[in-house]
Amino acid sequence: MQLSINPDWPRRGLYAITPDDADTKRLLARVETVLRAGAAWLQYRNKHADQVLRDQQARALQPLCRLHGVPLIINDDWRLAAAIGADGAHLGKDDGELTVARAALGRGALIGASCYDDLALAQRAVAGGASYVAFGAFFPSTTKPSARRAPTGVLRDTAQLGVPRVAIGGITPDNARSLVVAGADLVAVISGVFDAPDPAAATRAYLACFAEPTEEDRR
Ligand SMILES: Cc1ncc(COP(=O)(O)OP(=O)(O)O)c(N)n1
Ligand SMILES: Cc1nc(C(=O)O)sc1CCOP(=O)(O)O
Ligand SMILES: [Mg+2]
Repeated sequence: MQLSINPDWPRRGLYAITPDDADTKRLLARVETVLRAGAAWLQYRNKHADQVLRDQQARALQPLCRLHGVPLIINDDWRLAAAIGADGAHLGKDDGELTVARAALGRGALIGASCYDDLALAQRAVAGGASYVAFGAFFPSTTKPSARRAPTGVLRDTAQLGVPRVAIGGITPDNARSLVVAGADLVAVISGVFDAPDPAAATRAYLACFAEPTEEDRR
């Protein structure tokens, strides 16, 4: 089952993922800066919040994302995505069945699947209705030091999947270009954006990594 992504949403660029921030007002201000600077997609992820705060924060992000024309994707919890009418959900290996999430969220939802370094998992995810697949971690991540590592080659080997491929894990403006050249459609970033001294400038630096490849890149 191959599903098309809403044409209003870009298929390349920076996929910003929220940091764990219990202060909703501050979180919104931080996200607004990054959306204004040109992030393409936003994932709401908060591994420390309880269900009440997650619900509040996800709902608060919704109008901000709408204003900027950016899809809001909820991490871990497709039920929360359905409850608030978010644009999609991101599911890892412990986050439930993709087919169940797809049935609940509908054909138009942007549903992503973590595939780590596993091509077969990515093929199954696409067959099960994933709108995009995510590979990583490509570099050591301060946010998730335990993340399973993936080689850059997994991006070269998955060009035929037919859905956007997202790269994640320790991505900085200095190493993002290598992943884009290898085939990443989007780079998903937490600390490189939100812990940067100037998150807007960092966002623009990631976007610059999506310029057309030069002859030098191809060599
Ligand atoms: C875009 C993107 N890719 C991968 C992940 C990781 O998902 P998961 O393995 O479920 O780990 P947690 O994020 O839940 O810690 C992601 N969230 N987003
Ligand atoms: C949430 C997450 N998932 C990963 C994976 O490899 O699946 S790496 C990761 C952390 C991403 O944060 P940062 O950009 O700060 O490294
Ligand atoms: Mg998860």
